[in-house]
Amino acid sequence: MDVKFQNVSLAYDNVNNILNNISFTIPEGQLTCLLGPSGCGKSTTLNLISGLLAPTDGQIFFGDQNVTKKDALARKVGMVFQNYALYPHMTVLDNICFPMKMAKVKKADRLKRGRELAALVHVETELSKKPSELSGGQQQRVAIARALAKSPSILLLDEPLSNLDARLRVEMREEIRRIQKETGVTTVFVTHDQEEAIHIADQIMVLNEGKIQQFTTPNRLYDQPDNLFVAKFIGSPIINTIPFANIRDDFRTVVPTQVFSDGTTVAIRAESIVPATDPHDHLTLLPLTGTQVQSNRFGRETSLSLNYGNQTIIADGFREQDLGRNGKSLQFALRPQGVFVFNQAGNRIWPETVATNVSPLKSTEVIHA
Ligand SMILES: Nc1ncnc2c1ncn2[C@@H]1O[C@H](COP(=O)(O)OP(=O)(O)OP(=O)(O)O)[C@@H](O)[C@H]1O
Repeated sequence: MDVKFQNVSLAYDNVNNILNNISFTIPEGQLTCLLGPSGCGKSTTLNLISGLLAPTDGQIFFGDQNVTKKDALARKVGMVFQNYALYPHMTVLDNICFPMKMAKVKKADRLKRGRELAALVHVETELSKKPSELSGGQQQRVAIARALAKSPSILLLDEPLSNLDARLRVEMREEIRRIQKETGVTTVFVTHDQEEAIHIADQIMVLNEGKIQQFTTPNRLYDQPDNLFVAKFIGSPIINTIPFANIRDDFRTVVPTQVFSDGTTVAIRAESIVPATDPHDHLTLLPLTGTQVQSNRFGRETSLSLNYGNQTIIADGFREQDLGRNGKSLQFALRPQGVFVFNQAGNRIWPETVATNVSPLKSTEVIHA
């Protein structure tokens, strides 16, 4: 079932809007991430979807049904939080079956379904254990199975991996992806971790200060950020930024006149900075010159700090043999992708703006395999 927000606002104190007139559609059967820094309104948005919060203004639809006035129970959403919230005195199987017991599903039926769900999340060998006997990852698997036990219309996950260590986080995000694909349940996943979002999502809604910055596929966010906030929030290492005034002349023959006069910031991805003698020979811009500040090699990779336009920028598209000497000038060039110019308001003005999508994406735009 898709989820539609129409001009939704939310003020906790009925005065100051945390979310201000936002509209979007979360497509059916896919995994959508709400991504943004702390306090941007991710949990508020999720709680509006679940029905734990009611909007101050606007309407919310599940499919064709207006659910704005319906509570969490009536909306039949499944929720998973970071702290698992399993019942400590119940076994794994009883935890998973609990929502079905509340719904008065016959015992034989709920035990059968409970075992199926345990197998789906790979805890079928732990059925008689108590939560305290499980690892964090296993507890989160049980929490997901329990959320799925009520056959939810929508599955909502609020930072479900933040209590897990780094390795388990990666393993569990793949597992959530698999479970979502196998069940096909429309899923909304809240995270502040851009890498997590990029790996797990069909599409990502980037929020900042209660406003949608961009809502599209992970690749499109990376390749065509609408604004400087998105360009800096998505990608690691963080995109290089240089005041356009410092390097405007280098771009004179490359950008249209309007961009030449309106541009205030250039942002360049580290991998888009390559040696002037790039063997692939697919450069767009004139050769540029900077000063090599420092270079580091980590196994097969190099990281190069360059001074260009009175700014230190990072390049990771160099091979060791292409490096120069620290303190000496170095010729380099830019790849066509990963170079953007933003105006005073922070909006991308070059390459040309492509209209972004806040409505359901065409299936061809969904890049997840
Ligand atoms: N119950 C509340 N009463 C008043 N203000 C609140 C309440 N809950 C959240 N806020 C405020 O609303 C804003 C958005 O909070 P929200 O929890 O949605 O952000 P978030 O993006 O989920 O942040 P985090 O990643 O830190 O959980 C914040 O400024 C927060 O202080």
